Amino acid sequence: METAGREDWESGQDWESAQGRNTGRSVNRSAGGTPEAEGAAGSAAEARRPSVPDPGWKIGRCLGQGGMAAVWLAERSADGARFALKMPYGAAADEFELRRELAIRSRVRHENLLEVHGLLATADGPGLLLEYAPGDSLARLVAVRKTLGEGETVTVLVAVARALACLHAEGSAHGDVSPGNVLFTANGKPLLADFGTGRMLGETRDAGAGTPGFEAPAMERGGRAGGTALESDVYALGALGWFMLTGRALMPGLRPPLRVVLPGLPEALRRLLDAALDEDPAQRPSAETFAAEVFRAWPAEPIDLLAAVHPSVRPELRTRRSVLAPGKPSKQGKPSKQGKPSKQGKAVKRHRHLGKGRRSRQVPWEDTRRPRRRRFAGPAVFAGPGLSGPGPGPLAPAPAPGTAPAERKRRHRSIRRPARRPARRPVWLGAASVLVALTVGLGGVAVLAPEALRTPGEVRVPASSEASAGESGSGEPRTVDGAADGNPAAGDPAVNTGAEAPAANPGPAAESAVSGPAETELAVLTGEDPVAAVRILSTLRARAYAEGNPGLLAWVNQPDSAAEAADLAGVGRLGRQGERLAGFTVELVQAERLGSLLIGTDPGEQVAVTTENSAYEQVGADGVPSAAPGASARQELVLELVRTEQGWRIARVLPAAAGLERRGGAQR
Ligand SMILES: Nc1ncnc2c1ncn2[C@@H]1O[C@H](COP(=O)(O)OP(=O)(O)OP(=O)(O)O)[C@@H](O)[C@H]1O
Repeated sequence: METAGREDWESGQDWESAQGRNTGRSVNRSAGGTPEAEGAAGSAAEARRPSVPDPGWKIGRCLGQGGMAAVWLAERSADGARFALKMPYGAAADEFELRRELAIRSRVRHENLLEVHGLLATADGPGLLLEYAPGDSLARLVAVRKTLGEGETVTVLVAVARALACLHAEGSAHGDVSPGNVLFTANGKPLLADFGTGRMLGETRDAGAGTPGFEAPAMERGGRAGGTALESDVYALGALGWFMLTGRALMPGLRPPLRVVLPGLPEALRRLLDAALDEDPAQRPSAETFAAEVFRAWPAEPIDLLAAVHPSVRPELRTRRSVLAPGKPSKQGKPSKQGKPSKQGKAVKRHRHLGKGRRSRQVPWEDTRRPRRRRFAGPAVFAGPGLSGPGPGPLAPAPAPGTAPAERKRRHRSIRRPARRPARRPVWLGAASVLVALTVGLGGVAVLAPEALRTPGEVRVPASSEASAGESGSGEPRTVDGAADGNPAAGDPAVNTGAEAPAANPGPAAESAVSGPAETELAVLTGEDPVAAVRILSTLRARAYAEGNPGLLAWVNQPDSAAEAADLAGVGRLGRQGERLAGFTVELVQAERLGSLLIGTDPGEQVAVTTENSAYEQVGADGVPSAAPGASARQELVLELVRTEQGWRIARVLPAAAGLERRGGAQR
């Protein structure tokens, strides 16, 4: 198999070209990229961002392109829920296909079948609204990782076989079980997708509707030859196993013995794959039997998706291990450690060690343990909506976009590790610890400036200009002089430049007493470097809290963003109460650019940060403390920045998993 090169995430160059080669069908590229897979060249070129007349929807990046359709990220503005919007290349001609896919899928539900939500009207005809699978496809994963280990292979095979068993029980076959059609959730749960080639039993099945290398021989010869569509699906399962373990799709008519190709493969797994790939369809097990036997044959392990997903997805992953540091390409031509086929002897030894009946009863994507939480006493100055928080109430951050209630619940649980794991793989532990770390991160950032925000009641979230005017015009006491809190910048004429605040979000320019960014700070904000900008944004934000001054936020947050809403709620309340967080500063301990992404339709950057906020006192205008003092705290977050005409601004704040993962990885 050819090696996938370093992806250029922005242009999509080389993005999933290897997927096309692997599967013979799918292409996957970012919006604006160049289609590279031969099979889809003509159709892929037609893909363009769909225009949705309903203003309640936003279309984001291109998630991938197949032979028939391009798939786009779609966000429902009302609740931030994310979906995948599948747009066939010839929309009108394929509407029938979409409706059929919808009809088939609405009959069957299974945790390992990708949800189909309905149709969405676009200017180019209807698109199919699908469950969004942030973990991308198995084709992509193998293209990057080269091969998967036995435990991960088992995870995928069990999931796909269970999904097929469910479909088969309902009288449907899939018809195109292939790596491009196996997608992953953020916690590594495999989802069988793409029912475009599925057929109700009894319908005539097109020969060649599947993917080369995954079609049963009978289908490749263009006839049924005694094999049913269900048996062909089972053959594809075997081919999928072969593909994951060897990194290559089967060549039609050429299947060297697995014993020779993978001498170290556990015997039980080898027998099962051979059975599924049997030339005689009658000898193949049912999908249900296959799932049960594979599950018994070898312990399932969580899928390590880190190296294969889009950078914007990395912070969401919950089964990440240090296969690669974020942002690093895979070493070309070098199989990853996890992906290495086990050596003969070692595998046998491990197998014996596991013993009968000592295997996991849990699939790795199931989270069953309660979370460990860490309390952050101080104001989480970067926290904001976009994070799932534990507590209800007006000040709890909004749920993460795109997370259904069940999904949100799972964020606060850990995944159970298998009862036994192969001794040579400490990765499962790694995955579990990352998960705990992420849970901690979520718990931490969920607490938004608790001291400042303790007053109950409805919080109105004004635009920042409105906030400034409103506060000053209200006659309520308001602190604008930051000198008392030890912040040298606040109230200092040297930094009170009177700089023009952004026109779109005017901020405090009209109020001469309110300190804005210094000229040097403005230069950084309007410069090229998002990491340098984060330092300034962090300082300005801390000053907004320290001064109880919402006007300062005009330089910090993207107008109308989730980040702005959260800050205005916090700082706005302080301002209304005539209070501030005296002595509150934020030190940026570390900042690292993760990569580019589209935020809505605007280009943006992700930056992982570690911040340390100081201890502080919540005080009124008279300087008298109005609440218990806040303690210092450290946070690890990922900031999404957009580059507006006025400079870099924060659009969204995400949990800090990326930073935690890197730290953990360095220790391993
Ligand atoms: N629900 C989804 N969430 C995230 N990415 C997706 C989703 N559906 C599809 N994709 C991405 O888009 C690619 C193409 O999608 P899909 O395979 O459905 O298109 P297709 O044209 O029907 O494919 P095929 O060539 O198999 O007929 C996938 O390989 C995957 O990378």
